[in-house]
Amino acid sequence: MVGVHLSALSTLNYRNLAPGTLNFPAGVTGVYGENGAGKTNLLEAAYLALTGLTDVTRLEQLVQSGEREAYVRADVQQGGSLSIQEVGLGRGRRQLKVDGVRARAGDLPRGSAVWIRPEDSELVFGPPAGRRAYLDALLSRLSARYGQQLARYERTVSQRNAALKAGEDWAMHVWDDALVKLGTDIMSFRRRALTRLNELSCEANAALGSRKELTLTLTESTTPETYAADLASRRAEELARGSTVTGPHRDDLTLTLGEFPAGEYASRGEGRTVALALRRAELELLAERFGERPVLLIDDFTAELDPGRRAFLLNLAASVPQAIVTGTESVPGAALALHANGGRFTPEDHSTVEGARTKVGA
Ligand SMILES: Nc1ncnc2c1ncn2[C@@H]1O[C@H](COP(=O)(O)OP(=O)(O)OP(=O)(O)O)[C@@H](O)[C@H]1O
Repeated sequence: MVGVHLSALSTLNYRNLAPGTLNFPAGVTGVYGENGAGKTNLLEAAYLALTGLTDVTRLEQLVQSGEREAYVRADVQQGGSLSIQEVGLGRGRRQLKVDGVRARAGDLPRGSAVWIRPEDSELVFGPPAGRRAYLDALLSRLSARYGQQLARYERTVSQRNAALKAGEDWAMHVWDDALVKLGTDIMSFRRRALTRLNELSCEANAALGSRKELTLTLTESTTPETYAADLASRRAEELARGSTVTGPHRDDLTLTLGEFPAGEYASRGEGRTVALALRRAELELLAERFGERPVLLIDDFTAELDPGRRAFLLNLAASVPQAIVTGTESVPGAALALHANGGRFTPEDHSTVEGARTKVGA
């Protein structure tokens, strides 16, 4: 299968990264350097420029301290053509452009990158909100309609919460109608998508050497069939609490390993394996949906102390058309090795890729 190709990444005033452009070859680019060298920042910038997405809520954190604005640009080959994706960042502001034309996040190609990070273990051991965010982010990328319905649903929940806080019992039937329609759509979509996500995660977990079977299920606070009745039956409680307690915004993606919930019973290593399985499933689902393999970004493969999981990560990187892998030691089998130091990235072997770094705009 062909893949998305990030041919160049340019940054200006992005966190601690020195301004400039890095050119990336096909295959694996290994980025190694000490802690704090800017390796994660590089992957974060690449993910943002490729997808328009970031999970940082205060965008000014992404802007180099002392500066007011930052900029990232990806030159991306996808679907047989080259496009230039630009992101401008300021205080609370993110402006996207594709080929020079203003765009919204939904206009960017949705299957262009997958990012695997050490903190993915939180998907297993953290609260339900993290797993919901994983599922919602993935489904929004698989279906633009899902993303739109989810945004409408979330707006409706917060408006309904305001009405509940104001004790507007008389207005509830209007909010309930809207909530049931949108929430039912979301639950149905999640149920449909879960079948394939479960298969792929289970396969990946086994490929990682786990002897316990991984099963993904939805723990729902209501069902499409009973949503309206459940809202009505909890009306008094919701008015007292001033918040909506029933609906897909309260659901959990339950991860069961063997017989037990992974979050409560899995060892740290088993949980890490489950998190990797979820990311590998994300990669496969996006590739199936868009017919191209995403660019794979792997942050700190050296954080993986287990040799099996380390090998799995490196094999995964080698199996996709393009991957960027960071670590505190050099990455075996890389087509290009970059040494990270103080936000600068220097090709280890200058003959590998000519001019891997040039000045922005040069
Ligand atoms: N907005 C910002 N302005 C300037 N520097 C920043 C900004 N945000 C983060 N940094 C700095 O960027 C540095 C590099 O962080 P990064 O997480 O990329 O390092 P790393 O190479 O991935 O390290 P590790 O191996 O420990 O994960 C940190 O020292 C941090 O203080």
